[in-house]
Amino acid sequence: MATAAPVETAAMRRAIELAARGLGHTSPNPVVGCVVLDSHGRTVGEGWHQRAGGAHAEIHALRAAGERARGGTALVTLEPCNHTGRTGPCAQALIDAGIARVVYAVSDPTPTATGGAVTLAEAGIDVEGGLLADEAAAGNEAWLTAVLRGRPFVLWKYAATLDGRIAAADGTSRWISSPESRADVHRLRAAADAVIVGSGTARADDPQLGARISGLTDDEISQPLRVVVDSGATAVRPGARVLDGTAPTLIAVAEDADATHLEGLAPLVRLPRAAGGPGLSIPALLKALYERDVRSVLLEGGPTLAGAFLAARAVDKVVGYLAPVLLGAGPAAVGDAGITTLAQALRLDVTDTRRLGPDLRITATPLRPALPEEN
Ligand SMILES: NC(=O)C1=CN([C@@H]2O[C@H](COP(=O)(O)OP(=O)(O)OC[C@H]3O[C@@H](n4cnc5c(N)ncnc54)[C@H](OP(=O)(O)O)[C@@H]3O)[C@@H](O)[C@H]2O)C=CC1
Ligand SMILES: Nc1c(N[C@@H]2O[C@H](COP(=O)(O)O)[C@@H](O)[C@H]2O)[nH]c(=O)[nH]c1=O
Repeated sequence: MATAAPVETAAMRRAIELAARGLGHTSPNPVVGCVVLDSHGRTVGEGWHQRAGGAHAEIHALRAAGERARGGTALVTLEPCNHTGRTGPCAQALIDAGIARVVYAVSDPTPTATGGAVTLAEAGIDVEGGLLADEAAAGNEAWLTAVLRGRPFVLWKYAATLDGRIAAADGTSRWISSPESRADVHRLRAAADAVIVGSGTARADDPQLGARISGLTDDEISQPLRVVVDSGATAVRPGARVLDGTAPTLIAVAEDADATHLEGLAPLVRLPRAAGGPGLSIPALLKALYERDVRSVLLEGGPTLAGAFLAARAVDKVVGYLAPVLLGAGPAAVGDAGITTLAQALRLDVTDTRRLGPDLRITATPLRPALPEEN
């Protein structure tokens, strides 16, 4: 962006930081941050979209700025919205506040909200888009992917030994990764709208699946929806830790499953079985979650369910925690993903590597584009 002043670039970077505070709280909306500079380039207002249904980032920043916004510049991570949803249009609020210039990072791809830039320009405001667009888009990765694909963004996470195993031969798996890695996973849980495990994991581990972050109170942590994919309704029983009431829970069962023992214990969603394979239809599961406003999913395994998601091309990003541990026997990180020969291998692009305590965290994205959803 040739014309943005350094003070504007710095303010946009700050707006991206502010936007991230909304992660896990805003679905089905994006995360958005905004900084208002006065006519001398001084920061006079900051804001971020804190929760769905609440005020947008621009409104918070304009309120903080008050009269000092007049003649100033607003830096926004997403094109200001143009529509009246649960709140009024931000483009009009910026015009009413007397803002002279608006710089945004990423265009709004949703048909209902788009058009804010045009409205602002028609009101005589100097408008520019694209400043730090890649950084801002990365911060909104889940929401932008969900808009594009019409299903939630899926991040598959696993913790494996150096020889690629996620449990020992007897099924024990706690713990393979270090406390530092596990703390990192809890941050991923808090940023996700839903955490998913299969019935095998529910049976073997009786997981709790909530976000637990030391130093933060319960009010400060956004709890994900805990989802168990259990076609026969046999893995989750009264007393299971996912039913502890500390976070919402959803049990996905087959349309014909006998789930009478779960009635009154947890909400159920009935889904069609997978065509030609075990378990439930992955596209139907993702559609059901999308309809419940879930835009980002953390898939926590186990290997059988992860294989099914990969086969359905429904994994957008992979985070593997590799621990310096050897087991020699036990299940591999991923089960059958429908790949039978090397030419079909799912190759990934490593986007980040990081040491976490003794472990190595590898973040990667599949090179092959995800297929459109099918049933
Ligand atoms: N280290 C790590 O990161 C992790 C380790 N683990 C370990 O993994 C082991 C459990 O793995 P696993 O048995 O593979 O369990 P999964 O959690 O992958 O559950 C598999 C089951 O999910 C159900 N399912 C529902 N829909 C589908 C579908 N479309 N495709 C396939 N399965 C589906 C099936 O059961 P049904 O037909 O009954 O619905 C299937 O048997 C445990 O030892 C656990 O400790 C687990 C998670 C993470
Ligand atoms: N074993 C293993 C993991 N296992 C995952 O964590 C779940 C347990 O979650 P909770 O009961 O909430 O603590 C378990 O069911 C499985 O999905 N995760 C990791 O980061 N590292 C590990 O070594």
